[in-house]
Amino acid sequence: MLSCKGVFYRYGAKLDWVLDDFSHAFGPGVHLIKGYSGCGKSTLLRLLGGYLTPTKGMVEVSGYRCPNRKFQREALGFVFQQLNLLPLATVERNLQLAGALAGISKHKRLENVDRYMEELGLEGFMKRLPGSMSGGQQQRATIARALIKEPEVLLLDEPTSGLDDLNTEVIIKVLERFIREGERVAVICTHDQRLDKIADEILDFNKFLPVERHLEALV
Ligand SMILES: Nc1ncnc2c1ncn2[C@@H]1O[C@H](COP(=O)(O)OP(=O)(O)OP(=O)(O)O)[C@@H](O)[C@H]1O
Repeated sequence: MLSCKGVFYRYGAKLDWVLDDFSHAFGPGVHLIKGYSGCGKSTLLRLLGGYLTPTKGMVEVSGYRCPNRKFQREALGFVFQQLNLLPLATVERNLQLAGALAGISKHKRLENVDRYMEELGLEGFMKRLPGSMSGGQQQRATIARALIKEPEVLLLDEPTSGLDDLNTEVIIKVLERFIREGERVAVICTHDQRLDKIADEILDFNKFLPVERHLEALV
């Protein structure tokens, strides 16, 4: 459904390759990307989401070459490490806007806001501004926002880092149900072993690194 074909990526012509001829197919299910800090996990996620364009090679989603704006708008949910909730909008408004941008009908938006706020244990937080919520609550709200459009592909960057077991368990349950109910794809960059139990695949990203970057990682 989502695949990388011979992808090379570097951030500048004089910089080292972050990805060097990376090929992989991500089918329905949960894929965890693991590897040392700086090995390129977030870069891979941005390439999969079409927020970066491969220097060489290509990323495809359901047969379409990325980046593809329609796919990003309608079928992609992305949770960045920096949560990026709009600070001056209530949580409910943040979710509504995400649904409206994806072209979801008003009726479905209302239904989904209720559903995902409840699933993530945030029923009482609809009218709150993100800044008035704890880190764990904001993290759950960001995931609710990504789910509102019920995307085919969900990309999450460290969705549970720094969270206690209770917050993490809520997120794991919701993600697992969401992915399994619709033959969807989730690619999750994480160091968190608590997510291993819902993984269909754990990809050790270190092994795809160019040799010189392996050496860099050791020093
Ligand atoms: N905007 C950028 N410009 C130049 N280099 C960058 C940029 N973003 C990342 N890099 C470099 O690319 C490499 C991969 O970074 P990336 O953020 O993908 O790693 P990561 O595995 O996600 O790390 P972490 O686990 O710490 O989040 C690193 O060497 C990083 O310094």
